[in-house]
Amino acid sequence: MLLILIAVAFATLFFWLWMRMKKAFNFWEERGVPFKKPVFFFGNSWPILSRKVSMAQHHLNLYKEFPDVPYYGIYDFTKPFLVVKDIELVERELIKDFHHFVDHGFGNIDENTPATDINLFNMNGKLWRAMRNKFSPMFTTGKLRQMVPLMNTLSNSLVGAIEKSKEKDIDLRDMFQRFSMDVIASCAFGLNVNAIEEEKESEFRKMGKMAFQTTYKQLMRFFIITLFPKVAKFFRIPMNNPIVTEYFSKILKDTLTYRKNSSQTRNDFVQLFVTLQQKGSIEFEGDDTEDSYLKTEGGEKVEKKMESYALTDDIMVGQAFIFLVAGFEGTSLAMMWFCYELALHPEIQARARADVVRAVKNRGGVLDYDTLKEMTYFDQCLQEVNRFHSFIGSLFRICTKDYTFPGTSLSIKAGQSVLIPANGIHDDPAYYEEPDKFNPDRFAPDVTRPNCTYLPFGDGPRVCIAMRFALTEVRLCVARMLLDYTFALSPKTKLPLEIDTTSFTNLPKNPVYFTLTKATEVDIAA
Ligand code: HEM
Repeated sequence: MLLILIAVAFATLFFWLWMRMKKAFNFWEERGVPFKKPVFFFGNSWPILSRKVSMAQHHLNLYKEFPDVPYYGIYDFTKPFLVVKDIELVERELIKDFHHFVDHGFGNIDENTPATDINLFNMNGKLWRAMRNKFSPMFTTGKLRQMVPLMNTLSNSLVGAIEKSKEKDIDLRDMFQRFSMDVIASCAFGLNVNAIEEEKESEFRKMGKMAFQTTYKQLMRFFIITLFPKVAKFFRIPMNNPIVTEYFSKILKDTLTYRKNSSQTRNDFVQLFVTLQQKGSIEFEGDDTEDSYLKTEGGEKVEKKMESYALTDDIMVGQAFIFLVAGFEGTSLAMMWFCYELALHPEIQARARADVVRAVKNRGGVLDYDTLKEMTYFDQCLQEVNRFHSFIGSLFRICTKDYTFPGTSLSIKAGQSVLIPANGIHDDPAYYEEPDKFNPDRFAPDVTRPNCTYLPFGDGPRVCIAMRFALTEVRLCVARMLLDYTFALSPKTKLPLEIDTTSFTNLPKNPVYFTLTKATEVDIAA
């Protein structure tokens, strides 16, 4: 009898679950939105969960399945996501009607949130607006110029370490990770971690790498936070790996305290955090047009209204943490993909080198911020690298106020998750002829393209706050390498490259080995 009762209870539970899912999976059909047929429980997320494809590839495949529609619906488990692919609607969402789409949708910050999760990327609404305005002046051209000598010294150390290395086949991703770790540690923390020189991987670097690893545990955390925010809140599930966050929290808090109590000053973010805490704001000096992307949110007016938000140590730790994590992985990957494409295309490499050499000669042998600005073709190559190998495949937004997409019959309610398939747009022949071809000329100064078709750093008020910092770092490092070396892929590199399906980002699965040869007078004159 008991067995029968248990069986009936299970059958009832299963039936109830089935009906709930059936109802949930009717969401897009009821709204007349074309959608990808979901499978029971997993919705459309099985290819990611089963690690058949990376998250970026999964969204690219979906984009191609819906060639002629302005938007389509998908299900992440039972949660419906609207994918907006029409670029005029994307522009509405990211820029023109941004006030309907302010948040990324990665959880709510409250008193129980660990310090490292209280960062700009996770912040919502008014808190985000206030903090974005506070932190934006950290990334102006003026501040960047002060950090370039530090980056330059480290790029010299990188070349020194390559010179010393006895390896014939160089894993440039590893070298660039070391470089990026040193840059961000010095710029964000004022720390000299010396990753370039270390023989055995330090704890600092191990933890930095761990922050980006998508173990199953991390994947589950991410799914629970985005799909069941209330459950995540109840169980206090943190966004980031607690081992990593605890490690960096301690270092960051100690560094901040030390700097506050010492008379030492440096041109780094820690100093700017201290100034921010002591004075309440940092000056937005100068009027460089390149800084306009940092001023999109009403600037001082918004800041004055938001003075009530305290700039606590936790908020500082949270920002330093996101700067470290984002700074380390994104930039080193862009450097690696840059060298990879140059190695595959020797004629493009020769043109890029010629551009770097010409700019350095014009500036009397100096490689600094202004020299980088003179490298037009080299910069076109970097733009193409970021189109071709976007670090983040999709942008995420939450509809924060009910919205009707202009020119369509589609209305969505506040709370609706929306995804912008950046990779799909970058790979769409409607915007990029022969998208599978690496072609820096598509970014020549006289070529125009519609708004919101180039999104490696996002766009609108929520665009990557450190876009120019990251670009400067990548340019400086690769230009420095081009002055000394020609790159080729080593026979040890297995082609075609396999992409790591366990990562949120666009990573090669295996090391990519290069052979570097000293650039000769002929290479340099080419
Ligand atoms: C090549 C390197 C990088 C790439 C490709 C990249 C890309 C991105 C993208 C796509 C976003 C989301 C934008 C959106 O939702 O519209 C973002 C946000 C962000 N990035 Fe970056 N990033 C890079 C480097 C960095 C660095 C070096 C830092 C810090 C020093 C940084 C800090 C941030 C922060 C704090 C946000 C959140 C901004 C906000 O929500 O207001 N990123 N980044």
